[in-house]
Amino acid sequence: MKNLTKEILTVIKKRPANSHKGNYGRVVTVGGTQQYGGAILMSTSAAVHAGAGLVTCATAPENLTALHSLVPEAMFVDFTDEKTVNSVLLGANAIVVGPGLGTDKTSLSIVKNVFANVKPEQYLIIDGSAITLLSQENSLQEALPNAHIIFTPHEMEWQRLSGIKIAKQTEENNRQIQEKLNATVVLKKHHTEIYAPGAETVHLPIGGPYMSTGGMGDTLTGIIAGFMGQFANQDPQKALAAALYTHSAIADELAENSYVVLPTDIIGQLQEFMKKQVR
Ligand SMILES: NC(=O)C1=CN([C@@H]2O[C@H](COP(=O)(O)OP(=O)(O)OC[C@H]3O[C@@H](n4cnc5c(N)ncnc54)[C@H](O)[C@@H]3O)[C@@H](O)[C@H]2O)[C@@H](O)CC1
Ligand SMILES: Nc1ncnc2c1ncn2[C@@H]1O[C@H](COP(=O)(O)OP(=O)(O)O)[C@@H](O)[C@H]1O
Ligand SMILES: [Mg+2]
Repeated sequence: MKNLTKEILTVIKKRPANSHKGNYGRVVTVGGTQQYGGAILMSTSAAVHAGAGLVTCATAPENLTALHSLVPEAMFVDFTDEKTVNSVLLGANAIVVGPGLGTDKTSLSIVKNVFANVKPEQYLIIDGSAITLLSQENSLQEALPNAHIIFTPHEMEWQRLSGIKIAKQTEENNRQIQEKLNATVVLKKHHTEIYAPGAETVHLPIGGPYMSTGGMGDTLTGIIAGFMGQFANQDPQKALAAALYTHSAIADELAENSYVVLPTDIIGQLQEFMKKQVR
């Protein structure tokens, strides 16, 4: 297993002067019931702060006011309005589905609709409730689209999706299921692992228990989407690894002076941290 090092941050590049928002990725984030609105707000805000050019959040209408007061840079669509959701999915480079989406009938039909509309060249980050739904629903497993799929389960979500009990989640066992899924798997835990098709397994040696607050993974999905939208054209696997490294490296820096590091603290440091890499 290969250790990620800070060298990966060279993926973050100085921006060419002659460029515009259309050059930095169109991200769509799908999730957030009324109960779990915060999850998709953090994902959306993280994508904006990580530099995504255009970000649209498809969520429950109850979250609209909170979304616009937190991050007015983001656009909004009602996640049950399939026609409008499909029109924004059409132009996306990276799509996040699942943070705070819930697992009821509405959530299931939202994921089905996303799966039916994703295109092969798009990055689809499947997280949280969407992973749980996929684990439960055969019809959803059959509908997995042809796209660049990145699953971001924590160990319990991976147990549900892969059938491998947490204690048995070895590199060999995880690799077998990842190959069956024919997708990238980011197995989140203390020292997260990345399983990508045809690549050596990568291990994230940074991050720590000061990151164990709800919303930390939701935030990661937005950073990944922002990085895929901007940097995947150099090398998608490196762009993904750089997103993971950035998330935990910011946490480590903040943890020097903080007992816990909140997901929103990480979002607040993204711009400065990324600037430091291109000086
Ligand atoms: N502010 C919000 O709106 C939040 C919404 N959330 C959303 O809530 C939904 C349910 O997700 P949850 O993850 O809370 O619930 P899950 O039921 O999927 O999993 C959580 C349980 O898994 C166990 N677990 C074992 N290994 C773990 C590991 N390495 N990392 C994390 N948990 C591990 C924990 O004991 C925990 O009780 C998702 O859609 C998620 O996005 C959560 O992210 C929490 C914050
Ligand atoms: N002890 C820890 N050491 C390193 N990273 C951690 C630790 N606890 C949590 N994290 C990181 O925080 C994130 C948690 O993701 P997740 O459980 O999906 O959160 P949520 O769904 O609440 O947003 C992952 O990136 C995980 O690696
Ligand atoms: Mg999560």
